[in-house]
Amino acid sequence: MATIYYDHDISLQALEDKTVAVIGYGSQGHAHAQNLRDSGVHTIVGVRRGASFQQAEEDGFAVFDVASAVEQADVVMLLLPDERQPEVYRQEILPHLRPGAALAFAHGFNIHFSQVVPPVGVDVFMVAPKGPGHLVRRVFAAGGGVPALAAVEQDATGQAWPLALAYAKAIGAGRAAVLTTSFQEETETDLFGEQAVLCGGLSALVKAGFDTLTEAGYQPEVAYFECLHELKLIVDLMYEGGLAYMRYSISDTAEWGDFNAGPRLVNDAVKAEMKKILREIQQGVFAKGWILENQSNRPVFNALRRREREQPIEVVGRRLREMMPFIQSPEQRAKQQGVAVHAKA
Ligand SMILES: NC(=O)C1=CN([C@@H]2O[C@H](COP(=O)(O)OP(=O)(O)OC[C@H]3O[C@@H](n4cnc5c(N)ncnc54)[C@H](OP(=O)(O)O)[C@@H]3O)[C@@H](O)[C@H]2O)C=CC1
Ligand SMILES: CC[C@](O)(C(C)=O)C(=O)O
Repeated sequence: MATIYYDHDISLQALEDKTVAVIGYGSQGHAHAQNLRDSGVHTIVGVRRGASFQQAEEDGFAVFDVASAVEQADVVMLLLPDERQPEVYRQEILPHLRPGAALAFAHGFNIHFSQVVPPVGVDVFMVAPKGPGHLVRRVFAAGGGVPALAAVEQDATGQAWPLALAYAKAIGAGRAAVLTTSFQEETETDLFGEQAVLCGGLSALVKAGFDTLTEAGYQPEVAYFECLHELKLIVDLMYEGGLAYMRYSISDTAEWGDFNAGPRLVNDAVKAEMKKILREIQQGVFAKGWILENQSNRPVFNALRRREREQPIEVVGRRLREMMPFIQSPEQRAKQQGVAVHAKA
C-alpha cells in the first residue's frame, strides 16, 4: 500500500524563509509558480527571454535568466521540457547551484535515465502532479488540488522529505493526495499511462471510432460529437464517481453495450501490446528513441505533429467548437483568467 499524505499531515515549515526558483514557465511552470505564491512561498522564475519570460513578468513574478535564478534559490524546480533539461542543467544550473540547495523535478525521466546527474551535497526530490499543468492551476484556484507523486532520490541535508511534502502541499496536491514513490516507479508508470491509456491509447480509440463511422457514410459532425465531444462528459462522471457513477448515469442499453463490447475491443492482444510498451519503457528503449529523436532535431516528431493537426476529426472539431462559445478556447481562457498559454510550434 502506498503511503498517502494529505494537507493536515504536512507542514509548510520546510519552505519558510526559503526561495523557490521555478525554472520554465510553461504548462507546469506557471501552475507551480502561481500556486506556490498563493501558498505564501517566496517564488521567483528562471527562464530564457521570450514568450514565457514576458508572461511570467506580466503575472507579477521577479523573472531572471536561469543561472541568476538558480544562484538565489534554496529550491530549484526544473520545469523545462524533459528533452531540454540535460543541456540547460549542465550549462546554466549545475555551476550555480548553492551547496545544500534542493534540485526538484516534476517527472523522473532525466534522473532515472541518467541524463541529469546531480552532485553529492544537494537534495534531489520530485513532486509530480498527476494532471496537466493548466489543470494544476485551475483546480487549485477553484479551491481543489491535483494529486501528486513525491519521491526523494538524494537526501543530503536530512530535510529532503519534509521539503518535498511541503512543496507538494504548496502546489495544492495535499488537498487531493500526495503518494510516496520512487523516481523509477513514477517514470515508468507515467510514460506507460500517457502512451497506453491517457494520450496514445485514447487518441487512437477516438480516431478509430470517428473513422469507422465516417467510412461507413455517417456525417463527420455526428461522428465528432459521438466519439470526441461526449467523451469529456463521460469522463467527468468517472472523475467524480468512478466507473460506477458513469454507469449509473448512462442508459442500461449503453451499460449492456459497455459490458459486452469493451472486452472485445481491449482484448488479450491489446493487453499483450500494452505489456510490450511497458517492457520497452522499463528497458530504456523508449527513452533512447526519444533522446535520439531530439538529438536529430525531431524529424519524425515534427512530421507526425503536422499530420495529426490536419486529421478530419480535428478539422470538423475546430469548426463545431467555434459554434459553442461557452467552451472556452485555450486563448480565451488565458485572457479571462490571466493564465499562461504556452505556444507549441
Ligand atoms: N505538461 C504537463 O502537464 C506535465 C509535465 N510534467 C513535467 O514537467 C516538466 C515541464 O514540462 P511542461 O510544463 O510540459 O513544459 P512546457 O513545454 O510547457 O514548458 C517549457 C518551458 O520551458 C521554457 N524553456 C524551453 N527551453 C528553454 C531553455 N533552453 N532555457 C530556458 N527556458 C526554456 C519554455 O520557454 P519558452 O516560452 O521560451 O519556450 C517554457 O517556459 C517536464 O519534466 C514534464 O515531464 C509532469 C506532469 C505533467
Ligand atoms: C498525461 C500526460 C502527462 O503525463 C501528464 C499531464 O500527466 C504529461 O507528461 O504531460
